[in-house]
Amino acid sequence: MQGLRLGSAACSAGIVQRQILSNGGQNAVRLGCKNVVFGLPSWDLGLQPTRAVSLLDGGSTGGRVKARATGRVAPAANASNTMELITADEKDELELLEPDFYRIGYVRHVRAYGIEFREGPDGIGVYSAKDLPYLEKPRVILEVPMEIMVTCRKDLPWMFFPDIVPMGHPIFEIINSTDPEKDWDVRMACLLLLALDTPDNFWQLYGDYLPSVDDSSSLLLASEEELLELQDSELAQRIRDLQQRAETTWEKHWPADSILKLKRLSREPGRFRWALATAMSRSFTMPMNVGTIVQDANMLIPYADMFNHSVQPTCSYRFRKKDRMLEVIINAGQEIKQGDEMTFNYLEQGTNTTFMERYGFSTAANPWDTLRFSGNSKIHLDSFLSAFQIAGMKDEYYYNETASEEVDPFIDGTIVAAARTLPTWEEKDLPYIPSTEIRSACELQHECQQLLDDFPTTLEDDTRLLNEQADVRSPRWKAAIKYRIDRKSFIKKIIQALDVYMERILY
Ligand SMILES: C[S@@+](CC[C@H](N)C(=O)[O-])C[C@H]1O[C@@H](n2cnc3c(N)ncnc32)[C@H](O)[C@@H]1O
Repeated sequence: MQGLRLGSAACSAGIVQRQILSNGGQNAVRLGCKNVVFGLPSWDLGLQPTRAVSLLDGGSTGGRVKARATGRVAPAANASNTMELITADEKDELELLEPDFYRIGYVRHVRAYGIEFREGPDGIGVYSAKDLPYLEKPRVILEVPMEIMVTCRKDLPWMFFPDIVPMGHPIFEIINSTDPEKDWDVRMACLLLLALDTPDNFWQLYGDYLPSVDDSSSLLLASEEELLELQDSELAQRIRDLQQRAETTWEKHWPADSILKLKRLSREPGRFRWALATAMSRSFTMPMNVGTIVQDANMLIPYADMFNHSVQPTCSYRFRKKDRMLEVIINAGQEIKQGDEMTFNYLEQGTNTTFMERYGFSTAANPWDTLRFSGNSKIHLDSFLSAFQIAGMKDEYYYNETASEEVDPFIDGTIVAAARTLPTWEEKDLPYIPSTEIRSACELQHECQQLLDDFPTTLEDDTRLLNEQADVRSPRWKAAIKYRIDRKSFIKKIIQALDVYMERILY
């Protein structure tokens, strides 16, 4: 079978392109299904930026250190086999980060091969510095030593690697009071604040490259006005609850009479909220080996936290036991072009609502998006799938290209999402009746139209608004408008898909 992967055609940066995936002799257009991960542990990543203007106290209102167009990045001496040096291509539009960004990592044994960090449409991202021919094997592109991470064991007893918590420091009391099940982000926020405050800690330097409150898309930092722009009352309420939790946590643990070494970590609630937003959107969760012990840990990992998300990621990561390194690899089975964005899949099967809640972004044509239908209408699953030549199991749908002459451009992640989310029925012994199918499809279309009509603005209004105001609005506002655009586009495409289904239905 021949085919290609689909699903991220509408990836936010528009940089990840369709790529031919060789799949054990079988090729197929894969539609936002699980990645080929080569037996690596799957991880969920939380990464989100905000630069602390003053790393020593509460203020963090300024912008993060801006990228500067540079020539060759000059790391420390004898650079053989080290951070790959990158030439800024004059044709490149995205600005390279300044040399210090590389230098501070290089001296701490961070090694990057053939990649560069640039300011792109989704903040800083990681891009290939060169063409790579079709990869038969995964290829290491980044190594980050554990010594510069901030990690916390996921379960009791709390353990930190490296252990940056001094004996008797009051931050330990806060960490110790957290719920092991629910509060991993509070623990990571506390450790981040401590790392930013600890002399000689790497994060005192790296903190300059985290997004500030002004640069962050995290909805934890959103105003009420920005939350209303979501046009999703449930999501807005969940964010309000998270904001309230941040406020309550700060009030409880940072009383007015708290001692200076605690007080200066977060002089005002906004600082804690920022740390929480940063922890939520930049943390990794994965098994980590320390000595003979394997344990799940939450981790903040500099440099690796600069990879943006794609549902069709180019890269994966794992913790390398022998030298305690985070290793990022380009997945095999791809051809990489210079300038291609290197991405992770932050959350397998994440809906746009989930991404918004944790990271503050949504993606168009997300194959895992869902719609809630309330009527009784259902269409026949196999019939719908065959109309679009989709094969495989629900979690692994792929577009079966061989069934047609060429790739159907209409088929993207939304169609797969539609196949997963539309109410369907299947009974092996019961054939569908085309006229019943058509009636059900029309009813489902009607329900979709009602959902669209319930929004206070149209897709066209939103697109115009975003185009007109993007330059003067906050990242949260833009993310909120983009979210409702993605939502409405999804619903519209389902209506179209049902039209196509009715046209293609077999009599
Ligand atoms: C782990 S950070 C990645 C690095 C980040 N771009 C930066 O500038 O620091 C995650 C944040 O990057 C942005 N991001 C990542 N993937 C994205 C995507 N596919 N679309 C839009 N924004 C994305 C969001 O702001 C998210 O909270």
